[in-house]
Amino acid sequence: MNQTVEGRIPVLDVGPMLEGVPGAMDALAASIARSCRDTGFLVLANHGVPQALADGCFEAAARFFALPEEEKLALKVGMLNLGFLPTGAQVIRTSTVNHNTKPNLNESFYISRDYAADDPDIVAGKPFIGLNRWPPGLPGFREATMAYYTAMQALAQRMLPAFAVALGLAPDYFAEDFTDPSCTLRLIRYQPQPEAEDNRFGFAPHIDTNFITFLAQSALPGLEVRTREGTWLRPPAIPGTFVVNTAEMLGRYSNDRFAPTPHRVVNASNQMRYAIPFFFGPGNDAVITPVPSCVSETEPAKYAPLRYLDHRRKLNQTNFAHRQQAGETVA
Ligand SMILES: O=C(O)CCC(=O)C(=O)O
Ligand SMILES: [Fe+2]
Repeated sequence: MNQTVEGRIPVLDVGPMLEGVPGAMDALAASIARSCRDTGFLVLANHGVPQALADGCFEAAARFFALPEEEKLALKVGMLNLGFLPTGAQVIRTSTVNHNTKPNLNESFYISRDYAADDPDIVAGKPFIGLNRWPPGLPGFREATMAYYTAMQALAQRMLPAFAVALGLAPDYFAEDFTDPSCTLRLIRYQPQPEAEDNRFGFAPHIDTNFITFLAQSALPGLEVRTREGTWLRPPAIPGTFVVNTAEMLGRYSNDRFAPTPHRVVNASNQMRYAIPFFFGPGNDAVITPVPSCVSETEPAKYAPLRYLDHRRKLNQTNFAHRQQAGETVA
């Protein structure tokens, strides 16, 4: 693997943009545009999210996965991807870069916006929203994970104008589609995989299906990014930064100018590896349509308008083995 990522996955200081320094937005947007056209990965420094929040979330993840298996299985995901997804339940079947045949060597816990049971949208049974499934025996778990979730949603919203400007659009172009964004915090524990095995991954090559993803730096390496030439790079592992990657919906909005980049995880260490990706996506009712600045007579729209809710429904049916096993009861 090529370890020199010089320039391919740049470290961007977002402090000046967040502080509103004149010219900072345009400079940042230019850097974002460059790396989104290349690797689709970048690293954010000076983002303003206290490291204690990421640390608290990592610690919460470690405490959750250390619970006895039956306590975790009591929170197993149901029709919605909220709660515990055990090892072996996910084979990424939609990847275009690898024929994935073996389940990922990871277990996950999914958290979304923390609705109250009497929220009108919950009461009305609105599709694709649901109640988080909290472990009863873990004091502070909900607080730590939601504190991280809330801070990450705020950061993602503040980054949105930079991605719009990077596409040659007005800073508020995406605002309406993201007024009620679809956010997911996924806690992941990767078991050690000290000996390589053919086609076996902690997380098989895949693209993310949301808009952009934020990854707090894990304590252990393992994440690898596939360049357009087909080599695998490791993003700079600078403590306190976020690795950000573009995902499928940004690819669609940008008519493939910012195409999502396949990535994978192999935890070759002899310890558990933890990750806490935060997935930022448009609202369920948003209709994703290639933006005007990326469509022209010579570059016609490659995608028909797509409602995010329909995209999520389709994914749900494709990727998750637990839903394909006939007869299984879902919570
Ligand atoms: O564990 C990581 O570093 C990456 C996880 C990831 O790619 C994902 O959850 O989509
Ligand atoms: Fe991913």
